[in-house]
Amino acid sequence: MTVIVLSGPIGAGKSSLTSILSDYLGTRPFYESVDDNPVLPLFYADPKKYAFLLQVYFLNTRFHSIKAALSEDNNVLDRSIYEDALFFQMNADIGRATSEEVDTYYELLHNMMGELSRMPKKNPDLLVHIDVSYDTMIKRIKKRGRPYEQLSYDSTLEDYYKRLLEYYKPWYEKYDYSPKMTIDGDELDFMASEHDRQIVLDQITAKLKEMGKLPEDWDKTTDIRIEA
Ligand SMILES: Nc1ncnc2c1ncn2[C@@H]1O[C@H](COP(=O)(O)OP(=O)(O)O)[C@@H](O)[C@H]1O
Ligand SMILES: Nc1nc2c(ncn2[C@H]2C[C@H](O)[C@@H](COP(=O)(O)O)O2)c(=O)[nH]1
Repeated sequence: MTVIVLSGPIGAGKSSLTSILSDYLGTRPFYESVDDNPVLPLFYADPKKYAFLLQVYFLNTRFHSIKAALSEDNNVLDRSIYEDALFFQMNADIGRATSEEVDTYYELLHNMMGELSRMPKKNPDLLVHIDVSYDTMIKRIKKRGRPYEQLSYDSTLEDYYKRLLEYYKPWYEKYDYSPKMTIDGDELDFMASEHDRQIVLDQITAKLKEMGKLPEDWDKTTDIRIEA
């Protein structure tokens, strides 16, 4: 039984890989609240006003998801609570949160992490990070087509996305809640290429086998077709 958390910048392919991986392993996926998130469009329209509210919204949903996932112990999560502070700190660093909001946020996060540390299963089994360049990130954001995420929507988004990417390297290096691995999201087109999809799945299953989370002879031969 495994809990796998995915991480990576906006448009890296987390939701897509969550779907592929949960199908492949026969586990339950948890997706981020995006299309049903009432605060997200408000945030993009007025980031300074809504950065704190959006973060509390995401933190709350991520807390619910990770608690359920750790209890069920058979899940894949498309971004998790472990990545939450990366976003908020980045927004706070560019002046989108007051010092009171920052203090309140970290106190809330600390309380939530404390609660997780008292659960029978405390941590995920594996973090799968999807690494992408700025160009790939923008290409995927365009392909997905959410209006408020497009560079044409707000001239400051280019800087916002570039800055966000810079926060990922130190975050990944510091992450120590579970074993971790990286997928090359620039090179491996796991949406359009079945060959690349199999490479990604092989890399993840090899890691799970190495960790003793899958039997050495585990082999899934199901044909997986995902709509891009
Ligand atoms: N490896 C990939 N190769 C090509 N297109 C991809 C890849 N991963 C995702 N996409 C496409 O990019 C867009 C964003 O993917 P998504 O899974 O929503 O990313 P995330 O959840 O990380 O924001 C979608 O249109 C998806 O079909
Ligand atoms: N300010 C924050 N924005 C966030 C956070 N998590 C996600 N998001 C935004 C980024 C995208 O516009 C959208 C969906 O993210 P994907 O990476 O799934 O495409 O939501 C956050 O914690 N803070």
